[in-house]
Order: sequence, then C-alpha cells, then structure tokens
Amino acid sequence: MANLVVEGGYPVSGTVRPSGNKNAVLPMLCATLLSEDEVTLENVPDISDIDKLLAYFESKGSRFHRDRAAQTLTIQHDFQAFITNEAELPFGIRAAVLLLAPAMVRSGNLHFDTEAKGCALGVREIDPHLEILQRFGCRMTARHPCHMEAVGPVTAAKIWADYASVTATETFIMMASVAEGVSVLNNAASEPHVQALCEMLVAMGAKIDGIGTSRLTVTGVERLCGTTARVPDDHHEVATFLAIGGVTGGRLRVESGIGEHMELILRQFSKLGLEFEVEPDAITVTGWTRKITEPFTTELLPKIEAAPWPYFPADLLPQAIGVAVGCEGDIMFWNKVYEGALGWTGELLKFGARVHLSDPHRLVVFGNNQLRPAVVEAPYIIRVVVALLVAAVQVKGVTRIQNADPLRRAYPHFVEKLTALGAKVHWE
Ligand SMILES: CC(=O)N[C@H]1[C@@H](OP(=O)(O)OP(=O)(O)OC[C@H]2O[C@@H](n3ccc(=O)[nH]c3=O)[C@H](O)[C@@H]2O)O[C@H](CO)[C@@H](O)[C@@H]1O
Ligand SMILES: C=C(OP(=O)(O)O)C(=O)O
Repeated sequence: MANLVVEGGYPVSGTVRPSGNKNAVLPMLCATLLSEDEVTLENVPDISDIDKLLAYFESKGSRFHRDRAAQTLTIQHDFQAFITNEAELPFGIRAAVLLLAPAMVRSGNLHFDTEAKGCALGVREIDPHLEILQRFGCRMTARHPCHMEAVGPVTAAKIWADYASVTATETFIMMASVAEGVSVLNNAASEPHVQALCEMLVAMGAKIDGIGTSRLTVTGVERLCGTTARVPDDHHEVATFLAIGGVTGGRLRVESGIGEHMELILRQFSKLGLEFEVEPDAITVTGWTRKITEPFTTELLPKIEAAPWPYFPADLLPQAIGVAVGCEGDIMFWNKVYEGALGWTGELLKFGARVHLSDPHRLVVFGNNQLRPAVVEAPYIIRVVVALLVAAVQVKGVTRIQNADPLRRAYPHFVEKLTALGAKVHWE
C-alpha cells in the first residue's frame, strides 16, 4: 500500500481536463462482450479497475489494443472461449458484478464467488443482480460459490426494483438488450454513467426507451454490432478539481462539456462557500468565502443530501465533507444510500475538525475549526482518500494519508495532474 504526502497551503490554479468516468467505462467495457464485432472506446481513463477487467478478458482470449496516450481501447471477444466459463472474476472491484450478465449471455452457465465488493461502504449487495438473472430465465443451482445456468433462451422480464441500483440497472440493460421480447425496469437508476451505457448499446443496435428516467423499456434484438463510443468525462473528478482549487485559494478552470450534469452538484458546493463561473465548455472555481449558506427557514440546519440520481451523488459526499471542515458554519451531511459510508469521519478529528456522527447515515460538521496537519488512515474507499486530500491541501504543513492506493481506481495520474497545477503532493 502507498501513502500520499501532502504539503498544504499552496494554491492549485490553472486549467485542467478531466478523465473519463470510471463508473461509465466499466459497464461499457463489460457490455462489449455482447457483440462479436470490434468495439472501440474513447476517453478511457488509465485506472486500475480497467487493468483488472482487461486481465479477465485476456484470460478468456479476447483481443484488445489499448493506447494509453490516446486514451483509446479497441476490443473483440472470442465467443467460443466463453462457453466454458473457467476464468475467475476479478477481485476487489465492484465492476466484477457487471460481468455476470454478459458472461451468462455468452456461456449460459456461470460459476462465481460473490466477492464483488469494491469500496468498503457497507454491504455491497449482489441479490438484485441474481434476481435479475433469474427473472430473465436463469436458474441458481448452487450458492457460495454460486452456480447459475440458463434454462432456455434469455426471455424478456418486467421488473420493479426495490431501489434504484446503478449496477443492477446496468445488469438489467445488458440482459434486456439481447432477450427475446420487451423488458421493463421500474425504479431504474439514471446516473450519467447508466445513460452512457444505454447510449453505447443503442449505437450497437439496442432498442432502449426512457434513457435517463426511472422507467426503462428495452426491446431485445438478435444481434448487437460493433461501434465506437466515447466515455463521458467524470463529473466526480470535475467536482473534485473544483473543490481542491477552491479550498486552496486557487483559480482553477476545468474544461469539459458535461455542464448539464453539474448544476445540482455546483449548487451544493456553493452552500459551502465555493464560487464558480460557468461557461458552456468549462467551469472555473473563482473563490471560497468559507461561509455556509443559511436556510431562510431558521429552524433548519443547513444540509447536503446524497441519494440516487438526480440527487447529489453519494460518491461526492466525502469531498464535500472535506471542504466543510474548513468552513465557518455548521452543516449536516446525509448519505441516504450507504449504511457504512461515514465511519471514516473519525479521521477528520486528527486534523482538529469537530464532527459528530449522528447515526450511520448522518454527519454534522461544525465550523470555525483550527485545522492542523495530520497522519490519517484511509479506508478502502476511493472518495474518502480524496476527501482527506481536500482537507490536507487547505492546511499549512505536511499531512500523510496512509493506504491511499484506492485513488488509482478512479483518478488517473491525479498526483501528477495536481502537481502540474501547483499542489505539493507525492507518493511515498
Ligand atoms: C461500479 C459502480 O458503478 N459503482 C457505483 C455504483 O455501485 P452499486 O451499483 O454497487 O451501488 P447501488 O446503486 O446498488 O447502491 C449501493 C447500495 O446502497 C443502498 N441503496 C442504494 C440506493 C437506494 O435507493 N437505497 C439503498 O439502500 C443499497 O444497500 C445498495 O446495495 O453506484 C453507487 C451509488 O451511486 C456508487 O457509490 C458506486 O461508485
Ligand atoms: C464506490 C465506488 O466504486 P465501487 O463501487 O467500484 O467500489 C466509487 O467509485 O466511489
């Protein structure tokens, strides 16, 4: 495990372009297995989750060409190699669960361990995925490790999900795209990455209605063809750059055309005193007042709530908490998604921040802290490493973030990018 050493107090300024969204490229890459043709992905981030998926595909004889400098990846699968499903699914990444649907379509028969956990945010359920496979006509014949087999052809399903799960929606979309008949998912997730998967599949010949809404209707097709698809820029990385620029007193311009996805995100960060200039193809953080916006309703504590899209994303709540510890007022953070996503906040005490974990979902951050550099321990949660970094860059002195490796799962060359913008940060 590697540690990050951060010397805070230096403005992070300039212009930067974000990378492709990890949570978009992963389902897009898994969905390439639905076609026999070559698929090219553009704006592919150089992250370790991709390396793990490609190692899996390589073990199955898939051919690919990856140009890291050009950020492109061309891949083609050998369908025959998937008939015996012997390769182990990758460990330590949630996206392993996204291989279940396309591998089942290819092989009709799947042995796997339920180890598709990813970040340590609480229980990472696999049940919704298994239920979707069953509803499309697969049968479970063994548990732990699990064995599933297709009973006949994949046939359409009408499902009303318990909750809007990102990866379970993606599993549904992949199954439904090639199932016989018309499938419907109610309570579908609609995150930008879910939309990106839908758009790629439509370009491959899939018939999907309701993209970006909570009800998806998919008419299955016999064959999906090859395509070239662009991975959308990562709205998490855009927001992270803006947060870091703002709390360091920098003026940082992030160039990207994903402004349509940023409105609510920027409004929540504005509650923390960050100031922005928005142009069609760029967002610039121009200042940080440190003042929390007080609600007109005086009985209310200011709050930022994270929930499935179009709410503020759970994957951005830690970064917002990292900003809040430097503010002058009090504010509550509410993670309506994960039951284990705020346990790490005790690490903030080491910076001298005062925080109160009301229950597993709600945290109050108190203002006017006298922050100091610290040695902190990152859990296996990508966004928490970033949150600790957001806290560290605003404090003069040297902070050490131990076990910061999860950063490499989603933020390509992040330390190099920050260094080029004036931050003092390095791996040790
Ligand atoms: C590879 C990938 O894409 N990972 C993302 C995906 O994970 P993933 O698809 O695993 O996350 P889900 O959307 O399934 O939600 C995670 C958990 O939150 C709970 N839950 C969620 C929604 C809800 O309305 N009620 C509820 O209780 C459930 O326990 C669920 O297991 O979406 C998460 C939520 O945006 C993100 O944090 C992850 O980065
Ligand atoms: C939680 C995350 O990822 P994963 O679901 O892949 O662990 C994340 O991207 O913040």
